[in-house]
Amino acid sequence: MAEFGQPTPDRLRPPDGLWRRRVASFGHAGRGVWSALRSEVHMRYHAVATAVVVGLGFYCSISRLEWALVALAVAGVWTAEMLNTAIEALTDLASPDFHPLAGKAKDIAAGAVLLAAAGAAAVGALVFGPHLFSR
Ligand SMILES: Nc1ncnc2c1ncn2[C@@H]1O[C@H](COP(=O)(O)OP(=O)(O)OP(=O)(O)O)[C@@H](O)[C@H]1O
Repeated sequence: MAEFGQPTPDRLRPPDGLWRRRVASFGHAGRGVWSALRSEVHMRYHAVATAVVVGLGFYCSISRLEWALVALAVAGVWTAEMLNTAIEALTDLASPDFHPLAGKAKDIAAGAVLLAAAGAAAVGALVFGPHLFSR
């Protein structure tokens, strides 16, 4: 990471050309997903849960609309977890010492993950329940 007051490292300088910049942006986003996967144990739980859900989807031969609901639910949880991770990192950077606002920011970000996970659990129960229990 670039230090405060240090010149921008070459690898962080935007490349010339629109397409190269777009490709570089995808690279940064991919690095973000990889970095979160490596540092956050919760992200690895989500990866395992996603693999189980996809396997269950094929096992139950769910419909296209059901796949769409499951994909939205899974993406919602991953998105909430990654935003939570980003907010935690920024909070630790901005407020390494105890501060009520830092605690509030982290609690609210964690609450977003909880709500996304609760929604995903509801989608999972509604989509897979009938397939699994009406056999
Ligand atoms: N700088 C701070 N000031 C005040 N309260 C904080 C601060 N840092 C953390 N907390 C409190 O401690 C809780 C846990 O924070 P922590 O950074 O350990 O996240 P976590 O819930 O353990 O997430 P993870 O497991 O992803 O690291 C926060 O939700 C917040 O209530």
